[in-house]
Amino acid sequence: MSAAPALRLSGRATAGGAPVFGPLSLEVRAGEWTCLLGPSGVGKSTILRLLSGLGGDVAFDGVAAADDGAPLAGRVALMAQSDLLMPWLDAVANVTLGARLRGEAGRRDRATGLLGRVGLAAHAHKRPHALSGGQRQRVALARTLMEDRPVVLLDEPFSALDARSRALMQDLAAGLLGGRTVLHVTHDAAEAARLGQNVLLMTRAGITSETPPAGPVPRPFDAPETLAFQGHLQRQLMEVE
Ligand SMILES: Nc1ncnc2c1ncn2[C@@H]1O[C@H](COP(=O)(O)OP(=O)(O)OP(=O)(O)O)[C@@H](O)[C@H]1O
Repeated sequence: MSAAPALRLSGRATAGGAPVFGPLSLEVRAGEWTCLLGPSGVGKSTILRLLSGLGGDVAFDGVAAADDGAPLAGRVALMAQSDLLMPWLDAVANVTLGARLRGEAGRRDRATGLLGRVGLAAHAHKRPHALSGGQRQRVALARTLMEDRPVVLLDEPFSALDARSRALMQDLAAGLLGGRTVLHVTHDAAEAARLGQNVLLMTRAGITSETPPAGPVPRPFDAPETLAFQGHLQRQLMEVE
């Protein structure tokens, strides 16, 4: 994996002539986990799409780039809210799909190893319908790791999970993605309070940076400082329209 760059996005986006977000400006620190927290509809997913080069029919007037001057293309992995697994492929084949589409051979051993790291060694040959929601998210995480990109964009990847599975997935992802530049979109103050080395609060008024407690992530979900920060973030969310 190449060095993890910082990311910068500034500008405004519109779709069909209507504003999606901005003007705003945000910076994502190199090699750290940044949560982008905000209510529904403020444009968080659009920011991820622009950074991953999938802007589609959104018109963007601004800059979305890595700060090292090299193109972002080929350096970004996106993990979406829905696991997007192919139902006719088993877990290993889902994890190797990107590599196979790029014509890279011989990646099964690495995929099997990654499935082991996410706790699915015994499930490598099951298709998605035979896996639980949490297990499917683990396959999606293994697929994201298989891409081995220095920049990882997470779009509410754990929101469909029950509270226990979500906490376990948060721990797993934080451990496995450490050292990469991670931008994690969430609308869950508790999730941002656990995971964010940096927390950016996005509202229609723009983006503000919130200072998390010192110390490593993931933070214990029941530590007083985690709960106090969660409460602070939730208060900010309650005060926006
Ligand atoms: N291609 C598009 N065409 C039209 N409208 C769009 C397009 N992309 C985004 N929008 C609109 O822009 C707004 C922001 O969308 P976006 O999905 O980025 O928000 P979000 O903050 O991620 O919301 P959520 O948390 O609900 O996913 C929404 O009102 C959405 O309908």
